[in-house]
Amino acid sequence: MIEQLPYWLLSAAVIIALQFNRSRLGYLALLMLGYYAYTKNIGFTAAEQNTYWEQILLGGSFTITWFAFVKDRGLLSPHSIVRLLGISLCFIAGFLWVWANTQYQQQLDSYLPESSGMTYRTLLPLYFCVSLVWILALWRANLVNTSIFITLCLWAVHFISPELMTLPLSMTVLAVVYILTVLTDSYFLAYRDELTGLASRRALFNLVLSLGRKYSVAMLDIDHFKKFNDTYGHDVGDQVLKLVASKIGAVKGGGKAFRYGGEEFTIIFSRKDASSVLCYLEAVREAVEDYDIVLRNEKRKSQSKATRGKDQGRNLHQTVSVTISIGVAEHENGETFEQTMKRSDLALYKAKKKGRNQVCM
Ligand SMILES: Nc1nc2c(ncn2[C@@H]2O[C@H](COP(=O)(O)OP(=O)(O)OP(=O)(O)O)[C@@H](O)[C@H]2O)c(=O)[nH]1
Repeated sequence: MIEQLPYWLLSAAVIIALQFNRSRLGYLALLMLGYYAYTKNIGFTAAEQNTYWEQILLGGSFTITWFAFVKDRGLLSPHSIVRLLGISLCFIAGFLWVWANTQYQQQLDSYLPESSGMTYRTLLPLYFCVSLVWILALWRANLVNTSIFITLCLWAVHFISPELMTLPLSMTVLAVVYILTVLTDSYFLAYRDELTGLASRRALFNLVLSLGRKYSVAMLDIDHFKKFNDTYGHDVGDQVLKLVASKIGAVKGGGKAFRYGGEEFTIIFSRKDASSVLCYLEAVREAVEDYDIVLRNEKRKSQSKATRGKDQGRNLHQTVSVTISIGVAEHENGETFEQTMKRSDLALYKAKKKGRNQVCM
């Protein structure tokens, strides 16, 4: 059964990746499926295996590394021609590398320790690829980059130490990794707010379905944010929104924070009445008020070294601060979630009216 599993799982991975527009994983699943089908059905003769394993290992490694750096495009789009061309070039590069090394074997051997001649010529570009993809996976940490790194590692292990993991097992693992990556990634895309990383409004209304009778809803809004945007610009506004969201997301007392929209946030306290959550909301308000936000100087990036020097000490670490107003209401019998929310919105309005930077019930 384990021999058949990769066919089903890798095909499923291709279809799911296609459905969710994750073309890089789709291509990798397709390549792995092709390699697996060829190895199992037609098979390499022992002579072929001995002759070409280095070329296939390197061609595959170059392809996987290249996929770590390109963008996701439609699997069936004009870009697929570039992708197919790229894959062919990667394999040609693998063949050329081994060919050139064979041609200059003698010269290379005089530079390299004797025992490492064959291994060295294959392992050098392989180590380079693994390091490159590893750095990328750390630098731009996301599920797709991690999956690509896992693919490269399993691909290398399959050729270098095949006894560590059988081919059907590594293909099954890869297919599961691809499917989980695409599904988890899409879940986050749908239920996480991209800018702040908080759960989105859609996630809020999902949670509402599982709320009992006793809960409190808090609405939070950044004060005078329009003026802030007008003074510092929308990009700085985004930075601030992100940092304020991190304080709101750290709410204690079992509160779950959501970005409701724009500069408005919601916190749900399940099984708690409004008076018992006031202290947690007050703590969030204080945390935002006391937060001296250091602005990244976007201009600095584009400045020359000379101009940067002149600007030293001036305007590089500009700090700003904002405040938030909070309204809270608890659920009452016979009320819908929307009605409770409406009352917490009225409490927020009250907090704004009373001079902002406070919590009202
Ligand atoms: N930078 C940035 N600004 C946003 C975002 N979403 C909403 N805003 C801005 O937030 C501001 C909200 O302004 P208003 O609703 O008038 O309220 P306010 O200026 O915060 O005033 P009060 O709420 O009365 O204290 C608008 O200028 C929106 O453009 C966002 O994602 N990024």
